[in-house]
Amino acid sequence: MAQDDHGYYIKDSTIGGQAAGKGFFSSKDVKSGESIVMIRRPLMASLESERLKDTCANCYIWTEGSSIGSRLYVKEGTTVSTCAGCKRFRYCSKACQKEAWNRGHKHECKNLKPVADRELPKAVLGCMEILVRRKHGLIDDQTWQLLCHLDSHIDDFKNNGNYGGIELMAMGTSQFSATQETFNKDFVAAMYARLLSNSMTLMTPTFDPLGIVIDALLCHLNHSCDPNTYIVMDGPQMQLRALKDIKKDEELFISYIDPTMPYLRRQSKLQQRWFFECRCIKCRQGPTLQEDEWAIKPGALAQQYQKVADEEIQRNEQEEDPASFVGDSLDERRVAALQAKAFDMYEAEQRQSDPAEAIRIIEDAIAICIKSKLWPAHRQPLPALRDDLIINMLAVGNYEGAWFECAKRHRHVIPKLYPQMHHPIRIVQTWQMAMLAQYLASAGAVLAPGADMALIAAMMINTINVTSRMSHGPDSAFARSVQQKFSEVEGELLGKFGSKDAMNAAIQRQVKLLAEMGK
Ligand SMILES: C[S@@+](CC[C@H](N)C(=O)[O-])C[C@H]1O[C@@H](n2cnc3c(N)ncnc32)[C@H](O)[C@@H]1O
Repeated sequence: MAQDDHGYYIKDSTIGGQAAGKGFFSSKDVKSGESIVMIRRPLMASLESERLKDTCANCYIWTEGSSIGSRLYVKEGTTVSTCAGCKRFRYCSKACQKEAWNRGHKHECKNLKPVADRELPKAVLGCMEILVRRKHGLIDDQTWQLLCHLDSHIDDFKNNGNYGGIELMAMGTSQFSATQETFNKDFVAAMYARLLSNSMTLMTPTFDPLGIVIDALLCHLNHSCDPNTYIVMDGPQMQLRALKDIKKDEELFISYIDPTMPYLRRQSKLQQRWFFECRCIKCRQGPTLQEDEWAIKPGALAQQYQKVADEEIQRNEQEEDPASFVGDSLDERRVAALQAKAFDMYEAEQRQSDPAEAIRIIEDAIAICIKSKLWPAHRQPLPALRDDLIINMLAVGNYEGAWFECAKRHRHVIPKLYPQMHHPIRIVQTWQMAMLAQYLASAGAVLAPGADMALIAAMMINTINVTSRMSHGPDSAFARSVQQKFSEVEGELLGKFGSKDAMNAAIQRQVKLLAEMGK
């Protein structure tokens, strides 16, 4: 595609000296925190089965999120009602229902009616939507060509044994969408496979996963484990924003995965889901960076943990996890075994629907990381386990416990993993912490001598009041919520302290206390 005036252009990309298909390039210098591309609505987004029950299928407003106050950007009292025809999709307003109807639902609603009781995977529903809309002339030729240019990875799926499942799903997709006469079965299987290997996660502005999304343009962004951009969503709107300063003609990269994971784990995930060996600037340096640091040398592992590791090695005698490989010596194999165990437990707690049970597994996994003394606070899966511990503690109402974990994360993890002040994850985690502090203040909780939770909340909201405009965009629902909260909190504190100087001095006195709480 030729250079255009949109701030980006698409052309052939070379990563680590080798061709990587097409990529996205910046057509001008961009400052960190600026918006590069804004898409009002992606080509297709499809909600998880669980989220179909509580999320608008047009504007993706999630009405039931769990974390305290983190969804203030959703208007109070928002609910969703079911489509009377298909009884599957729900909408938050007549306007949303009408928009979805005209976008294509009118061509699939009656076909979905007979299978109203059947759970259909999000990729099947998404693929149906694409086929139905194309059949009825609701996807233009240029978008269709861009979409069809994306690799379907059919041969990779044949090699990994998953093609049979894809054919089966594609059969259902054809049948339920009544498009058999327009698209043959191989085409539908390829389209289904294309969705599996190119879709991104549909998310709330605070990065709660809702489903999958595919946009013919944004799906041409290549991956880097050290990305210079990220995508932030605001309902159906997707924005590509700069994480770093970018020079004209530089390639734009997002991260398809969590880039804070160790090298081999990143490689394994990218290989499994996207079928490529990552040659990004970080991966070209192998396991030598912060993500692969241990707090002690493998040989310094305490005897008690050598024993735990040896039991693990014996248990998995035939199949040591290649994504956890550290080295061939016995000391390194022990460390690798503990790492594999910690990741297995992380995956197990993520599958848990009971928060109390999830907390039990997480605490055991964190104990391995901390008591073995191997893990620095920023090495995965320790930060990911802590994130989940916070969510689950909030779910069972252990707000004080959640607070202390947030304080540790704030002190030891966020500055290391998300160094940019406007890093969207840093902003969202700070916002969640501020909302928790506000809640604890309203409950009169005393968490440390001299600690004033209302002032701590104010400090955090103040910090992100400017940076959230960079992370999410000044007009985003999220930045507007932060701004509104900031005005409320500032108004209250000014009333209490009489002047801005007195208020700021009081807030400053809390900084040290907050750091102490996160020790
Ligand atoms: C979603 S597509 C991105 C667009 C793709 N370049 C194209 O032209 O269709 C993902 C594919 O791009 C290539 N790719 C993306 N990031 C890469 C990276 N860091 N290293 C090597 N190949 C990469 C791989 O072939 C991968 O399967």
